[in-house]
Parts: sequence; C-alpha cells; structure tokens
Amino acid sequence: MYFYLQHRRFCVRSPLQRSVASAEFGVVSERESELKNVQPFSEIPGPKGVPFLGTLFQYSGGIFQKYSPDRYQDALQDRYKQYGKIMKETIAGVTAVRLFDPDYVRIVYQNEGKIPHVAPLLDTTKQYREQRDLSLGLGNTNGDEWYRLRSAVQQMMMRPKAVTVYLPFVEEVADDFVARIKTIKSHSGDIPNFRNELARWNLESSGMTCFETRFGCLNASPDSHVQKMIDSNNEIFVLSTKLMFSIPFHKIFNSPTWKKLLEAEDYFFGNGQKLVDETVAKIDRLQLSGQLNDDQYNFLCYLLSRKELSFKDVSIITLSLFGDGLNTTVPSFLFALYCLAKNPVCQERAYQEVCQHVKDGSPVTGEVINKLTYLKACVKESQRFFPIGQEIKRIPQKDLIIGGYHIPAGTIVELCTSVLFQSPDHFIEPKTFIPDRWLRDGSAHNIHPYLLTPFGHGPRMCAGRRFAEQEIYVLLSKLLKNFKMEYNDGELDQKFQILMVPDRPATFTFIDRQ
Ligand code: HEM
Repeated sequence: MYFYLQHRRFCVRSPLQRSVASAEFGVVSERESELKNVQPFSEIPGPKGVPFLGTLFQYSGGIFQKYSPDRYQDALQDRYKQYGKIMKETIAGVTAVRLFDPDYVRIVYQNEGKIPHVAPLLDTTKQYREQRDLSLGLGNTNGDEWYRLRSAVQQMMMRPKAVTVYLPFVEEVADDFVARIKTIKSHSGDIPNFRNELARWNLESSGMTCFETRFGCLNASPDSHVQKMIDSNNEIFVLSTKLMFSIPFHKIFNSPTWKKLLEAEDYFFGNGQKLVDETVAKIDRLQLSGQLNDDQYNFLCYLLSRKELSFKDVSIITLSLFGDGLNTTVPSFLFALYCLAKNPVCQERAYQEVCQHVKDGSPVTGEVINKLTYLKACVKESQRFFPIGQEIKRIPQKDLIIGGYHIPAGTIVELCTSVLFQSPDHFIEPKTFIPDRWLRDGSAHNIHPYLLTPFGHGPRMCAGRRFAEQEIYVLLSKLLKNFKMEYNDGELDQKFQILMVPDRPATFTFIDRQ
C-alpha cells in the first residue's frame, strides 16, 4: 500500500476545514496527479555506471577518479546539484536511493512502523562480528532480533533520567580532564592534537560508566594499551572507508586490507572483552559474598539481569557504549568547541549561562543541565555546521511513492539532508553560527523538523544519544567555566571516514579564566 493512499484517508475534512485548508487541496490534487503519473524505480535519475560496480571508479583512483573518498561529501553535493531531490546510485554492488528533501524524509519516517529496518551502521563491523560469531549489536540487526535487543535497553539507555545515574562519573572525569589541560597546555595555552586528548577523555568517561573503574586514560603513555585501543578504533574507520570504495573482494576472501581490519577489530574487541569479563567476575564475587551494593555496576548489572540478553549481547552492548563515542562524541565535541572558539560572542554568552547555573562545589545534576538551553543550542548549531553523519539509512518494508517515483519495499534509502545545512533555502544566514535559531523564541527561523536530526529519528534513534549529550554538556560547561578557548590552527574542515571527522588533529588554545 502506498503512503499516498494512507495519507488520503486523513485528508477527508469537514466543509469548514475544507475552506480553511483550501491551499492544501492544491497539494492533494497534485498528489492525485502524481499518483497517476508514478514513474518506475528505473527512471529515478542518477549517474550511469558499469554493471554491479556502478560508479565505484569515480571514487577509487585511476584515470576515472572524480572524488577522493575522504571528500565523499563533495560527491553528495554534486549529485544533489545535478539530479535534484531524489536520485539513485550504485557503488560496489550496493544501490541506494538518496533523498535530499526533508518532506521526502518525513514520508520515510512516517511509514517505518515500530520495527524500522536499516542498512548496517558499519558494514565491515557487521561482517567482522559474523566472522567471529559475536552478537551483531543494535545497529547491525533488523526485525525481531533488533526488537529483542532494543526493548531490553530502551528504558535504561533512552530515558534522560535513567542516564543521570552516571553523572557523578562523567563529572569526575571531566574535572580531571580540566586539571590535565591546566598542566599540559604550553605557556601560550596551546594543546596540540586535541582530538587525541578528547579521545582519552571519552574512553575514560565511558569506561567509568561501563566498568566503574578508572583506567588512567588521561595520562596514559603513547605506547599504552589505551592509546593502542584509540588508534585501532580509528584504524577500523580508515580501513572501512577504503573497503567501501573498493571492489568487495573482502566479502569473498581475506584481502590484505580486510586482514588489517581484522587485526584492528581484534585488538579493540579483545581488550574490551577482557574488561567485560574482569568486571563481571568482580560483580560475581561481590554478589557471592553479599557485598554488592544496589548502586554499584549499574550498567552491567542491568544488562546481566535481562533474561532476553545472552552474554554475547551484554558484551557487545557494553563495548558499544565504551567505544562508539570515539568516532561520534569526540568529533562532535571537537566541532562544537571549534564553533565556540571561532565565535567569541556566543562563547561569552554560553559562559555566562554556565556561571549562572553550574555552581562551584555543587554537582552538575540533570536539573542543572536542563537549564543550559543556550549551550544546547550552541551544540545543535555546531551539528548543523559540522554534521558527523552524511546520511541516515532505512530499508522501507512497504512500497513508497516519493517525489513521483515508485520505491519498492527493500530498497536502501539514504536520508541525506546534511547537504542542505548550508543552503539559504532552508536556513536564514546559513554561513553564520546562530545558536538562537534553535531556541524556542527563535521560532521565526521556522526550521523543518526533519531537516536536522543528528541522532536520527523514531524507534531507531541513536541508542547512545543520552550518554553522548550528557558527556558533551558536562565537559563543555566545565571548559567554559575554566577557560577562554581560541583556535588558531587554520580553517577546520571535515573528512569522510564513514563518519565525518576533523581533517586535522587540531590545536586549541586555552586561556585561564580568573
Ligand atoms: C554525538 C554523538 C553521536 C551521534 C551524533 C550519533 C548519531 C547516530 C545516528 C544518526 C544513528 C542512526 C539513527 C537512526 O537510524 O535513526 C545512531 C545509531 C546508533 N548509535 Fe549513535 N550517535 C552518537 C553517539 C553514540 C554513542 C556514544 C553510542 C554508544 C552507545 C551510540 C550508539 C548507537 C547505536 C547502538 C545505534 C543503533 C541504534 C539502533 O539501530 O537501534 N551512538 N547514532
């Protein structure tokens, strides 16, 4: 059943409603004619490629190369300019329809049902986990299997109140991080490779949430396990990008790149699994001796208590919370910091807000965070400037008509609104950092609700969202309180590594506030 037919049922109105909504009738009749003239899937425009591999050679080197893989965002912009709001492309055997219009995105979300299907968040990680007989985790499963996992963690991970249990850990690590900045910054306040410093902070912070242990990530030596875990996590994304734009031999045999990726995955996963095993053994010992308090090892104890989760599921979910922030929370944080450093007026206003609500010597609570409305608007605006994802993927389970084209059930659909984030058609003064546009009284900006959804939308919305946001708001408010931040390391840009990451290690300058 097409979305259009469903939609029509809701368009039956009383005479009064009809006269009030006469403008809308134009839309309805347009849609009627659209339905009559539905174009088949094959007519969706897009670049022509060779059979199976499609346009792979435009990305993969040689004389046909048009785009460097780390500038995939340019390819998407070009595709939008050339083909408009809907187009399709095949790359290395994977065909996807891309949507560049928030109204089209709305159609997909409104028809996804209770169990939306998605293409894997990271195809290579899914393949790795299948090969090693691990649980696939939330982002790589669909149907009942996904529902089983998601419903087991939904309450504990998605309720804003539930994650505030971990606030004291997050705050403790953030305070230590601020102290470390004070000791390591140069005479002029510079800290080079701040991205790596943030990675250490993030691993320490999520390590506390998952394992309630301080690992010493902040001060770890360059040849420590911690640093190697950070490096191997990064390597997974670098190699996955390479494989995304290669002939997919790795799906048939262990190609050299695939072997390197296995090594990086094994390193990260192996060390992570050891932490899970050690912590679970500790919990068992405490329980046996009657010394396990109710407020200890919340995250793991909760997962272990869920009968529907196997031990493999518990491990993967825990390691997702432990490691996923490295390539999501960290770049997101760095871009937010950059936006504030480059916009001192906004930084000052956020500083004033933080001083008003975050009191020295009092803990940062959920209530305090709720009051940081301007800070949150700054973060959201930074996500418009620097989206860390190029698209959100869905595989609709019923046929849809979008933009006048028939999209059969089972098609991979990519929701690519990030190419519109700098467009004057969608944002007033798009090239200016204006956090106010996200404040309630900034409604004059009238932003389409399906345009900027950095954490996705609906039942498959990011499972780590509450944790990531909590960490970002706490650390950002601590940094604002302690330092004026500047950035003098050239223009920061983004490069594509499955996600959008900073194009350089990034040196920030921290000037003590008295
Ligand atoms: C600023 C940081 C982050 C951003 C912007 C982000 C963004 C996203 C997005 C866009 C999705 C797809 C949502 C959809 O399909 O509707 C997603 C899914 C997911 N994210 Fe995040 N994420 C972040 C941090 C994290 C962290 C720290 C974790 C660790 C637990 C995490 C775990 C997940 C999982 C497990 C899914 C799959 C959910 C499912 O399919 O049920 N994310 N994230």
